Amino acid sequence: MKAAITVFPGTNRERDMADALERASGTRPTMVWHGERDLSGYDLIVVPGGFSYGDYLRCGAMAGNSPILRAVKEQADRGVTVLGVCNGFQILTETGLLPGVLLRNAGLKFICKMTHIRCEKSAAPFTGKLTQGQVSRVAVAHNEGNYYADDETLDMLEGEGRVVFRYCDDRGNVSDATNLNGSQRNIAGIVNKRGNVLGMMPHPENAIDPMAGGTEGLPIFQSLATAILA
Ligand SMILES: NC(=O)CC[C@H](N)C(=O)O
Repeated sequence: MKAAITVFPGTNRERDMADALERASGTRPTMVWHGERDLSGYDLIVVPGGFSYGDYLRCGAMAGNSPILRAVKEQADRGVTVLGVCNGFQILTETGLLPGVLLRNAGLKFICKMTHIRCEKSAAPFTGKLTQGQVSRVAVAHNEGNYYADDETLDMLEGEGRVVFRYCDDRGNVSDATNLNGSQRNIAGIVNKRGNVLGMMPHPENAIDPMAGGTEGLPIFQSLATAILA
């Protein structure tokens, strides 16, 4: 699996992401600096979390217009697998690769805590190793994680099976009480129409080690390794 991880000034999860991918696939990904214009030759591109360009203007807004994102878009359009986590999800919505936006958390506070997400769809390349309804314990750490899209878009996402993760409790129940940031319909992760671009707010890369955060994030990386190495 040849994976690239994009790095902007202010990115802070790129090493965690590299560890997660290496643990699942056995291969160390390549870090690619934000001025790069060519991402050909990779079969997975990951846009990790952090505070790209200091979150100026709006989270992900500047990164969404950076040279490397044009290259990400080009590869996504060719069918290359793209994963965006947290700030990466924000960036992918800013480029238009994914619909909707991430607004400030409903409580207007930065949220850093463990939470649970339910897998709504078991499908390659991202969730092939998860079962539908499987609950994973993962961390969130964001200020703008409140997923918003208009009703028509939300209905389309639901109808096309593109809502991949929802915030839930430890038994998989989804309710207002488990909606930690105000996201429409408890949405924590979605895919594009073609199914090769996924954005999610929680951090599976920080749940890959029993000594730190558990291992319930690992199946996502194992899914990618299996789908892409196969
Ligand atoms: N951990 C992250 O990627 C945070 C994303 C963004 N800076 C926010 O606070 O919402």
